[in-house]
This record gives sequence, structure tokens and C-alpha cells, in this order.
Amino acid sequence: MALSFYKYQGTGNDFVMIDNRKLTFPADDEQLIRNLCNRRTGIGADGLILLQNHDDYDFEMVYFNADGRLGSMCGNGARCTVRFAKQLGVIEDVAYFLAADGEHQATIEREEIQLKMADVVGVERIEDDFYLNTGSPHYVRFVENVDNLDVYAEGRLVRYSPRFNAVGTNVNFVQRLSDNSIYVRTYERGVEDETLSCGTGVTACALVAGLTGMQSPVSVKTPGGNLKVAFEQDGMGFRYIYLIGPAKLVFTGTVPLLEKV
Ligand SMILES: N[C@H](CCC[C@H](N)C(=O)O)C(=O)O
Repeated sequence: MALSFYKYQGTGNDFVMIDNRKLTFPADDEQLIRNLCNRRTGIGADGLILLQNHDDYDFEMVYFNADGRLGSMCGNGARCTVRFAKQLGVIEDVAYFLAADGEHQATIEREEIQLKMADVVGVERIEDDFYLNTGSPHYVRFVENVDNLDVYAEGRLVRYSPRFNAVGTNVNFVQRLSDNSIYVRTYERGVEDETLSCGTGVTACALVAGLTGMQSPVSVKTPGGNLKVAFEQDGMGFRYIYLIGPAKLVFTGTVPLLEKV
């Protein structure tokens, strides 16, 4: 048996994308998902996403981290899934879909996908740092020079600290570039390494920049490309949050799936 897949990327955050509208993919096979995401022996990706039918929405997105485990919300992956849904003819230029953190709406405008994110109810202060949930948990630390940082080592110190060890967290390092722009590098839980970009992380960092006075929309540079985040502040939280940026098909292919005995 062969498995057809599509490889997508959004600002360098890359995903194996599978059309699972017939529910043929063995979604509980963690080892298989881990193997498909492996960059040496598999297709290579930060995560794997299933596009599935849903009675009440255009589609449902089911996201797994590269470690094979079911993940929480993935902002770059969601923008890729919207592009994929258009390619499959499931949507035109507007999507109304379900993800791990609830319903989302998105629009395609040429190269860019504008994705509405879940409202954020509050931001926790941890000494000089911040912690918030934008569909996935994000720790945010402002630094002077993000290029000079060992994101892997510093990220792991936070991710495996007593507070976060059990469930994990994504860890973002942010540098202020101008009055309306920031530069973000992210250590991602579930990949357990730095990725080139993280959509929910970029969103979290832009919101924290908003707390410190930065006006919406915030331009965000990542090692994998540029994104924009628009939002409205709402008391201690935020609403009308949009993550805006490109999502592209890279290649398609098939892999053999050996029958299990
Ligand atoms: N890369 C994703 C985030 C995935 C979050 C995941 N790594 C976790 O929280 O376990 C994004 O673009 O939002």
C-alpha cells in the first residue's frame, strides 16, 4: 500500500500534509508519524497534518508534532492547510474550519493567508518574561540580540524547567527591531529543537509587544521569513487576532506503507 502526501511550508515551518477525507490514515500510529517527519530516513517535517471532513465546517485540521504526538494549535500549519484545502477544491478563498483549539476563519489573498486566531484571555508575567496561550503554550523572553543566542540550549533550559517539564512549552526569544517590528526565534516543543518559524509563537510575541505599547499590525521577522500579526487589545487579553503570511506547496509524493503483521 502506498501513502500519497503533500509537503507544504509556511515561513520555513514545514509539514507533511495528508488528504484524510476518507479516514484511511492510521492516525494512532505515533511511530509512523515520527518516521514520516524524520529528516534523514523520512520525508522530513516539523509536523504532520491531516485534512478531514467535518459536518459543521469546510474541513477539520488534525495536527501532530514531529514526535508523533497529537499537538495543540499550529498557526503556520493552519495557513498551509488552508492553501491545501484550496488546492483540493474543498474551499475557494474563504475557509471556516476546526482545529485543536476550536473554530477558525481564514481568507486567501494571493500569496498570503490571513488566519484568525483564538482570543487570548490573559498574559502571565514570570519575572522579566511572559507566558500565554495562543492555541499552544508560549513562553516569551525579550533579548538584545536574538542572532547571538543559543536558542536550542536556552530554550531547553525553560522547556525542561520544573514548571514546564511535564507538559512542555514552546520558548520564544524576541528582539525589538523598530516601533512596529520584532525578530523572533523559537524553540518548539514536540520538535524539541529550534524551527525556522512558529505561527502561534510569532502571534504570542506580537501580543506581548502590544502589551509594551507596540501598535497593531506588528511585522515579525523569523529565520524562515516574514509574518504580520494584527490584534485588538481587550482589557488583559486580546481579540480579533490575525496571523498573516505565505504558505506554499513544496512537492508531492508517495511512500510505501508496509502492512503490519
Ligand atoms: N509550529 C506551530 C506551533 C506548534 C506548537 C507545538 N510545537 C506545540 O505546542 O507542541 C505553529 O506554527 O504555531
